[in-house]
Amino acid sequence: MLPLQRIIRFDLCRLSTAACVSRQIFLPFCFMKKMNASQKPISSNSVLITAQKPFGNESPAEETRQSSLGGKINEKQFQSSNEIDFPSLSVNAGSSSKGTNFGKWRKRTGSGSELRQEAVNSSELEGIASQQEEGGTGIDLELQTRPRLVNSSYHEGIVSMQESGYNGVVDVASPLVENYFPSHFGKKKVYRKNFEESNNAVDTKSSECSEGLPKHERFNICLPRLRDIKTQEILRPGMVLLKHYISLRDQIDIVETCNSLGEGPGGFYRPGYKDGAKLRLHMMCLGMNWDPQTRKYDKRHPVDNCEPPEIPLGFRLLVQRAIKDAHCLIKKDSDMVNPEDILPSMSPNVCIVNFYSIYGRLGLHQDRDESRESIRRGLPVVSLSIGDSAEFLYGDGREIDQAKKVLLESGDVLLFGGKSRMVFHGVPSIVPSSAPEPLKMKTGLRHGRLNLTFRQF
Ligand SMILES: O=C(O)CCC(=O)C(=O)O
Ligand SMILES: [Fe+2]
Repeated sequence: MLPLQRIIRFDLCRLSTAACVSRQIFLPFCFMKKMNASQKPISSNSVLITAQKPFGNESPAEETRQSSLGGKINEKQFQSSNEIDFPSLSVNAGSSSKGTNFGKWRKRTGSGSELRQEAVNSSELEGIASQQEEGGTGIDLELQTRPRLVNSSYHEGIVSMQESGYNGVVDVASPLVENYFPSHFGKKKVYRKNFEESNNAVDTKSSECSEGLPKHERFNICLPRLRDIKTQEILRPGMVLLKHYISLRDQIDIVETCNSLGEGPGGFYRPGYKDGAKLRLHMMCLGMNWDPQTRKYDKRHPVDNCEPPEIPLGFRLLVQRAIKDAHCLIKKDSDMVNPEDILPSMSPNVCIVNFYSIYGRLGLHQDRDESRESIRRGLPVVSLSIGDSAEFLYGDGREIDQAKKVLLESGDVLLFGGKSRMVFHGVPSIVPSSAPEPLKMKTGLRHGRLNLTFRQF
């Protein structure tokens, strides 16, 4: 048994308390017909909605909702069609209603030429929801409200809504909100399509009335954002980069999960090499422990002698989804090949979590301490990047000037297996202040980069 040593625990996140406080999204209140006197709201006009959303699972069917007040919200109120992610709700951020129409919803019903809009009371929501259940896809509930929020965040599917007027009011136009909604309402894209179709139907009608007039092009007031453009690239045989692959919500979950595991037994520490030099990063292992000094995998943490935490199920599911998507890309690239031959599947039982400060780096190396069988089969290393971006070098040898460089940004997934399993790789630098603002605000993640590499030993 190794003697237990005192270690200084490393917190990934700087502002744990602040992060806890900001875990709830405060949106202006506008509905909740179920509220009654015994259900004490956060404020007179506020309510907390929670949506238990299993990490990595996008299925709206698996969500349950309840109010902060303890009472269950009628599931039907929020259950939208399968194509619409929870909840079918959007903040009207463009104009201020000056608070006079709190509690009003605009209902858009029907599709095609039947499209109409009308204001409805929150008490009519149930009726609307049942229309949705009957299969209508052209229904939108749009929250009419002042464009001000108190705070906003999303944690494990928990969303709370609260009227503005509290300390620290921010505008909905803040990046926090801009970034929040599109990410968490991802499936709304499908919904939007439906609504656009409805709009187009109206347009067709109006163009009947204005025959001969030039058709105008649609104009988006929002520019497409880089992180919404999910590009995928085969860097070399067996090496695939999935850009902007991990949603903001999942990035937040990963940071928070790593932070809480990292504080516990087998958590983050600053490892050293045989010669006594310290690595320029903090490290924690999940599943099995890897010791950079011995270059061996072991059951126990070299510092506190504890067993490493298990790899969370959500992490493993994300890795498996990424492998599948890499396979689709390989198949698209060449129909003739079996993607398994290029990038074999694997089921991770080891995850090395590195946290690089902005001065962190990792020299060119090969990952070759996994079992002989794993390496022989070319089982891939799957690497997730979160936080500040990193320059990532890869090549066939140790010569830095011959290595290729790629930028790994927050949310990117890199896979290298098959013929690229033994590729030399390293991180020469971290790009300061490049992490997404909402990620930092919601988690308090330190400046720097979190990297998780999954392997099957
Ligand atoms: O941080 C990275 O992107 C690479 C990490 C790595 O190569 C390793 O942990 O073996
Ligand atoms: Fe590595």
